[in-house]
Amino acid sequence: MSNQAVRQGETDITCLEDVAPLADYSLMENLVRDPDADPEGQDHQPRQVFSGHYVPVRPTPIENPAYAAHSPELFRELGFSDRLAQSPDFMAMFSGDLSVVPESMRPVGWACGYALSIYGTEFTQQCPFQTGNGYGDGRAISVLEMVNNGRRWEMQLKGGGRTPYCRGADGRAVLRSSVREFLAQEHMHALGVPTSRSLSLYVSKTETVMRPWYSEGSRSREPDQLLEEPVAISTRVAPSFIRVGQLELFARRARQQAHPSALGELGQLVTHLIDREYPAAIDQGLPVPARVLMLAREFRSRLAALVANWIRVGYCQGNFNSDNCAAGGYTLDYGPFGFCEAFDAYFQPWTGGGQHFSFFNQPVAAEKNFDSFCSAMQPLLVDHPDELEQLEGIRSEFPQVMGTEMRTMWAAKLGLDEFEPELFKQLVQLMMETPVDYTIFFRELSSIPETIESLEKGFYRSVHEARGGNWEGIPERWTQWLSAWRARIKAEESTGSTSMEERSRRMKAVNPKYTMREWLVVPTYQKAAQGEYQPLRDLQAVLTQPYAEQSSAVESQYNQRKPLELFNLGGFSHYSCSS
Ligand SMILES: Nc1ncnc2c1ncn2[C@@H]1O[C@H](COP(=O)(O)OP(=O)(O)OP(=O)(O)O)[C@@H](O)[C@H]1O
Ligand SMILES: [Mg+2]
Repeated sequence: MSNQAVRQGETDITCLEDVAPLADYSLMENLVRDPDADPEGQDHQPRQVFSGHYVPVRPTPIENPAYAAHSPELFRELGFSDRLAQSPDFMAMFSGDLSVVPESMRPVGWACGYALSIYGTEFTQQCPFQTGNGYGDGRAISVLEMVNNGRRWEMQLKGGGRTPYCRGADGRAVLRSSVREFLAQEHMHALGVPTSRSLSLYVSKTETVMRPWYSEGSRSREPDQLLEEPVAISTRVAPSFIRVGQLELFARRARQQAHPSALGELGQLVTHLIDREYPAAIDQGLPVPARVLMLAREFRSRLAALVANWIRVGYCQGNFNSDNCAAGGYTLDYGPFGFCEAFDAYFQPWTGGGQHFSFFNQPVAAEKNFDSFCSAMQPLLVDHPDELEQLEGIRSEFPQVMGTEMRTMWAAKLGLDEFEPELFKQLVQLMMETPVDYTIFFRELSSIPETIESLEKGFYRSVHEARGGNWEGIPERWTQWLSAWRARIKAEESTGSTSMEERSRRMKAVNPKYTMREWLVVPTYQKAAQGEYQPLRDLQAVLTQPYAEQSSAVESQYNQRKPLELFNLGGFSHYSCSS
């Protein structure tokens, strides 16, 4: 089937035989296989991997898979027919059974090692061998790279079974966490935030695992029971899954001269990263030092823009370690995340993450990851003092680049041409004190109201009062703030040409109406565990058009403040990462 035909939508890809011609295995040629690995991929015991970029691993299929959901949007982009999601061979492959693939495709996937830095500090303790050689994709297994319409995609099963990096764990993901990741990726994409994407979600009808989780109504911080949950495999898709932590692993080995090819392997990985994530921006023909500097600049721009986008849409990556920071500058690892509802600058839904990974501190966490990235580039520049100095300059300017992104983002969110620090400061204080529903507030503000009446839809007065606050004076302060904001808009209007309608339209394009509220997600995975997938698909449909007004039925069900009784509830307001 020609790519031309796919592009024009004349033909559909309806079975794996149609996918097979698009498969591309050049990764295997560009990168180095772990020389100790079993080429057949029967490599499921925790062990140290000393060198090479990837380990061939055969996924472990989940038992009796059932189709739960797929992403129609991504399927369309790939030229896949919706029917493919439920075709037996596709379903088998993406629930972990590679024995079904056509002959031209490889029945073995691959897993990669990576290192970890937390907030810029290098760690090896999380590795069972305390060396860092046993840490990496413990349950994520890539199964395919394909090129379609000139775009390249890597497909990775999450929960596909044990790999050498599994650290003794089961290599599985439960339905609950798979549903969350599945929904979040497509929601973020629809919000216009760079992200890994969701291809498909299959759940086992019979296989379960035990995970710590919250009992009904529990307000305890950590899970208070062991829950038996169905296992699932969601497949995520991105140009590559290279993380800052992965570059670090190879840089640490190069620094320590762990083996003779260590520096060479770092260079190969960087070349591969540029090829997969930055082909248009960086000419591979340039000498290594020039490429490294361009990469650092490009990644800096992407990372800063990404984090500004996160804050724009209320997203908090509660565990923004270097191993959860994609070197392509997109969002990765939807486990310890959440979307801010009642505004809190220190919002952090993951109980294992500290304030350093809280909502408004994400720009600083990004800076720490960027530092780790730059350290990982240094071994490639040891013989180039000028370039090393330039790299240091690129590194040290991260806060300025980030600051510019943030000011631009806040100005856009507030419908202003220019960022206004004083107005912003007052706003954050008021949003925090009230508190406001982050999404409802900015969406209502986007209609540029004359009074605060419509904004009140987003006020959590009962939360304010439950915290012992006095409501008196709050509405008046909002009225004052609103008039100061409107005055600013009027002032800009008098000098520019943007009409109120145009300004409102622009604001609605950056301030979504619908957000992924955890209390709306919980019932969807609970129902899915009983074999009822429609609520999940309904929520998916809503979250993949977050800027659209949608119907009044959708509005009354999904555009609501979080109910008071769900505050501080385990699994709703906070969660451990037991995924
Ligand atoms: N059930 C599991 N079996 C094996 N390894 C696991 C399991 N759960 C987590 N891990 C591994 O633990 C490490 C840290 O956990 P984290 O929650 O970041 O992983 P994850 O959600 O699997 O990751 P990601 O989305 O980043 O691939 C990862 O290297 C991951 O592969
Ligand atoms: Mg992770």
